[in-house]
Amino acid sequence: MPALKEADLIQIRRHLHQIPELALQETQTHAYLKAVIAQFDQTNLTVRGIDSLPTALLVRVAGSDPKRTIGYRADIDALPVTEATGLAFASKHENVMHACGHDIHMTVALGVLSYFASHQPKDNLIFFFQPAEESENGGKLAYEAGAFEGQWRPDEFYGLHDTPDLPAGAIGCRMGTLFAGTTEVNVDLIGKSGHAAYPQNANDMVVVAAQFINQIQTIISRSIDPIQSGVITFGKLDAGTIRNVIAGKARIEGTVRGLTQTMIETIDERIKDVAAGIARSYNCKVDVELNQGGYLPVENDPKLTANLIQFMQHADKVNFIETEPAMTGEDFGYLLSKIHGTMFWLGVQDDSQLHAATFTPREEAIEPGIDAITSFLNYRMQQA
Ligand SMILES: CC(=O)N[C@@H](CCC[C@H](N)C(=O)O)C(=O)O
Repeated sequence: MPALKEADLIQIRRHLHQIPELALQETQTHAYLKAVIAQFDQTNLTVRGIDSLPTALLVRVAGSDPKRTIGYRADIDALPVTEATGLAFASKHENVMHACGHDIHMTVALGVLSYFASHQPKDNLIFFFQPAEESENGGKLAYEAGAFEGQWRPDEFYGLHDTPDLPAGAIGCRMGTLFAGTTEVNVDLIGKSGHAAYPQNANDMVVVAAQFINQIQTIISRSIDPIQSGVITFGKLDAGTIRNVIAGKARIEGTVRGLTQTMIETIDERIKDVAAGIARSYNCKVDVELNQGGYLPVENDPKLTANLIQFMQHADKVNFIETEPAMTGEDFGYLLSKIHGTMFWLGVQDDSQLHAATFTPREEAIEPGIDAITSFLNYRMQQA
């Protein structure tokens, strides 16, 4: 089969958009990716999975005269968001949505792979369709499972993330840190339930949760250098059962962001301090679980990134935009801590933000994205 055409790519993207799956549950997505790849010319392809990570997919394209092995990663999981785009091809999976554009990431990767399946590359290529980017550290799990050993080890690794903040098809990148590192935070507050009319006999965890959340926000404003900055967001709060029963338990789930590992560790330590203070002040139990997993800051390799930027800036058809660091996280940060490489943005221009129920990336971004990456890889393979 020749390289995928625009109509095929749109159809693929729309199909993927309809079958979003949460981290480590991407079975339909995995089967569909495999089926699409099975239609490509198989002459130089080897396809394999990872036993301990069954929804992962790796494809190796053997080069004609390899000097190196180049990795390209696309993440495949979705988010627990109820889609509100009104699209004809909206998610068919209740309360799950490709609200971070991983359907676009997969489609772009398939486009690049289909090109190299029918135009043998000079260097070897490894395509990694990675489960569990949004949570559960799929990149780290794959690395620790030995996915990148022997002939499957890239010498350098590339990956993109889409962004609604850049024009459709534009490539954005920067030297140094592209994305923040993150820590997932779970807090269990344990007090005593009781009748709404008798607070003196209970220990109300709704009130304590409110105090905890407000005090935590002073960490960013009072404990860290404002020039460096960080973010703490609590996206989930569960407490209570009915209006007239005092809640004896509350659970808060959130995420910490910082552009350096030191910043993340500083914020994490302060969260523990505030939790200890809250426990003492309100005579309750506060259990804090902090888990960074694989969400290290995304540090772009100086040489490889300068090379990519230089190419993108001068390539005829690429609209390149130099970007600022972002507080989004990515477990590609973990892979880049093991294998040098570069992460960059693909603009998909939309008024809605990543993770919004109305996020509608522009499909016009797909073809320029594939062209930019394919041309860059061809250029890279000509270099010594
Ligand atoms: C690009 C993007 O949106 N990535 C996610 C990564 C989540 C990391 C981790 N599970 C956390 O919540 O801290 C993001 O939310 O930035």
